[in-house]
Amino acid sequence: MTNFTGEVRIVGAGLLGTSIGLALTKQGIDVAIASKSPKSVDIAISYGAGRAVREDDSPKLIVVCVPPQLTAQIVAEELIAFPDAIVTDVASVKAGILEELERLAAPTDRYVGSHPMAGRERGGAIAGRADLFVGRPWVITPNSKSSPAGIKVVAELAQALEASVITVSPKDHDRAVALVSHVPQLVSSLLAARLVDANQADVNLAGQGLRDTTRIAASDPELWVQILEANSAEVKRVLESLELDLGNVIDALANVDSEAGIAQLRKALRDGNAGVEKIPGKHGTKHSTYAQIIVMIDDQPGELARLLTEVGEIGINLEELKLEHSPSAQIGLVELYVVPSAESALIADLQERGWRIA
Ligand SMILES: NC(=O)c1ccc[n+]([C@@H]2O[C@H](COP(=O)([O-])OP(=O)(O)OC[C@H]3O[C@@H](n4cnc5c(N)ncnc54)[C@H](O)[C@@H]3O)[C@@H](O)[C@H]2O)c1
Ligand SMILES: O=C(O)C(=O)C[C@]1(C(=O)O)C=C[C@@H](O)C=C1
Repeated sequence: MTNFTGEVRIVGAGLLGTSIGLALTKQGIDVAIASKSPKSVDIAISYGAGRAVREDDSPKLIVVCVPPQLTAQIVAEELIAFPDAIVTDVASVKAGILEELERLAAPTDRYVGSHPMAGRERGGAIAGRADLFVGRPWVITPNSKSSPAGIKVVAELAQALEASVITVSPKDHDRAVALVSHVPQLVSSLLAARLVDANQADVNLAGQGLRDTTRIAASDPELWVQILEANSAEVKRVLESLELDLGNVIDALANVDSEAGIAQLRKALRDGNAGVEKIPGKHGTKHSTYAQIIVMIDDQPGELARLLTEVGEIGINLEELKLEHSPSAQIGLVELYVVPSAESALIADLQERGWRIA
């Protein structure tokens, strides 16, 4: 939490705008929400994400949360309409928006681009969540004219939402997110697209692997076309490397009777192990730092709450929690993550209390 104060205006009452509004309102901050769609404003307000705009609004900070293609135009309009406000946006691409603002001769000293690396595969006010940004990176991309005061306010916004601030240039941002966000979206979509013509009976065999690798394939195509268009050169570069890797794996599969073929396959899988180890987990630590304990719970009301209460009674801090639900088995799998030194004590205590550990 920070000492963020002052009035905030949010433009765009979709997933991002509503989530930011919910988190700020919860902290007692005055949030006014504007959007093209009055219906989404109504939903956002009834969720508790803020209030309707007023004639005498005088925001300290404006957060533009509209689709990427509209972002520069709306940022420019807001800079003019509110000459004392700092304006930021949350669009998933940054360099092109700044270029457009410069073309429009907008007062970019009061503009500080940003991009929370948090989202969902569902858009709209209805998908908003107050905790969306907790523990996530929030990238701030100041331009050469951004005022230090503006950069500070945007950093305070991110901190108030419990995100961790990373500051980079708009160009470096676009290069990085091509690798860590835009290509992952395409790979997930392309993989899921393989299922379209598959037999339903084959798809019914899917385990957790397919679900893990295709969650974001459900994302909004209209939003992603705009993101990919705005970052096409960087995304193409990463995809070309991936194409080479795919070619090598295809060659290896054609040569599994040779040692070289097997070595090539092994290398691809080991490189994957090395890559996944580089992804930071909670508090910037590696996810493999935590021990995982899987508890099987009956699929009935109150079971999860009872388990968490008992973990609390045992006195061990949970670092992360995931829930897997098996539709056919009337059972839920709860993944508890704890520091390794607490693993055996927690397993023993839970078993003593009658919990089944997988
Ligand atoms: N979805 C994600 O996971 C995610 C994550 C990080 C950043 N972003 C970025 O956040 C921005 C918003 O994405 P979202 O997922 O919230 O989309 P969304 O579709 O849920 O919401 C967009 C909102 O903008 C409103 N809008 C459209 N045109 C407008 C206009 N001219 N004036 C005012 N409001 C207008 C729409 O009514 C809608 O409420 C995008 O730029 C996106 O790149 C998205
Ligand atoms: O987790 C998701 O569903 C996301 O959409 C998140 C994600 C990402 O790639 O991490 C996607 C695009 C946004 O620009 C930022 C975050």
